[in-house]
Amino acid sequence: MTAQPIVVVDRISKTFPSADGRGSHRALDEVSLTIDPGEVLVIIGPSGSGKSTLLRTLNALESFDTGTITIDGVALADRNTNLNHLRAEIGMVFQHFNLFQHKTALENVALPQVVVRKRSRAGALERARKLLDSVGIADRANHYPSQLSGGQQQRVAIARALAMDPKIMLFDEATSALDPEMVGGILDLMRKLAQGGMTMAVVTHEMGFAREVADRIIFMDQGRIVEQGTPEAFFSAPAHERTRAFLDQIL
Ligand SMILES: Nc1ncnc2c1ncn2[C@@H]1O[C@H](COP(=O)(O)OP(=O)(O)OP(=O)(O)O)[C@@H](O)[C@H]1O
Repeated sequence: MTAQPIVVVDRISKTFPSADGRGSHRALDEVSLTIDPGEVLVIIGPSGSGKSTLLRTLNALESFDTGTITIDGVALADRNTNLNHLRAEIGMVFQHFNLFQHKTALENVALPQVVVRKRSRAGALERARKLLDSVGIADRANHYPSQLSGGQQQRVAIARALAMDPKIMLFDEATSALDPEMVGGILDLMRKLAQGGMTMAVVTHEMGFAREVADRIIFMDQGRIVEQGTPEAFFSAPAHERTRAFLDQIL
């Protein structure tokens, strides 16, 4: 028996008003995809192609106009009554960390567990300590975000998302804002999560990571999925001219 996909996106479209307010811009144009349990999906494409918008629709940070998204068998439209719960199930890691500045690393990881998952404070703190250890910053538990490097802050953000026991982790350019020497460590952490069986959707410009870690690569352009395939097929024999042009530019 094949497992049910965790995510089913069926022909979603999303239009934003254009900057001058006169027209509109179609950020997502009839996008469909599925993500299976344990699968690592890497989404690549030029700037403005709709990658972030697609990721953000998955945990309802962005609405969409038409189509449906089903997470673990339940349509997003039927889940909207409990957005906090949805966002706990779908962990998201952003380019700019989004930590609570006035809370320590430990509190950043513990508090959402208390508020959203209704865990005891003692239980949440214990789990937070373990997670900070597993992402390699146990010794920074009592530091505030402003006292941490970008790479350390991103580790806290990843631990915070993992603390909610998510069904899937979304990474939106998680290494783009980091100093170059921090990038490898975060990619290693993401690789470790993937190897541990975490279901992941990753928007990244790191082609080495895409090649090594992805089960499947999706290439987007102008709000559409232009092509998708295994990393081997995608990098060695891209089928579409637009994919070839993109890869020529960046590789
Ligand atoms: N809140 C918004 N309001 C208006 N337009 C938006 C908004 N968010 C995204 N867009 C537009 O939708 C399109 C897709 O944007 P999106 O951020 O999803 O692209 P992207 O592929 O993630 O790009 P990048 O790699 O540069 O982050 C772009 O043209 C963008 O300007």
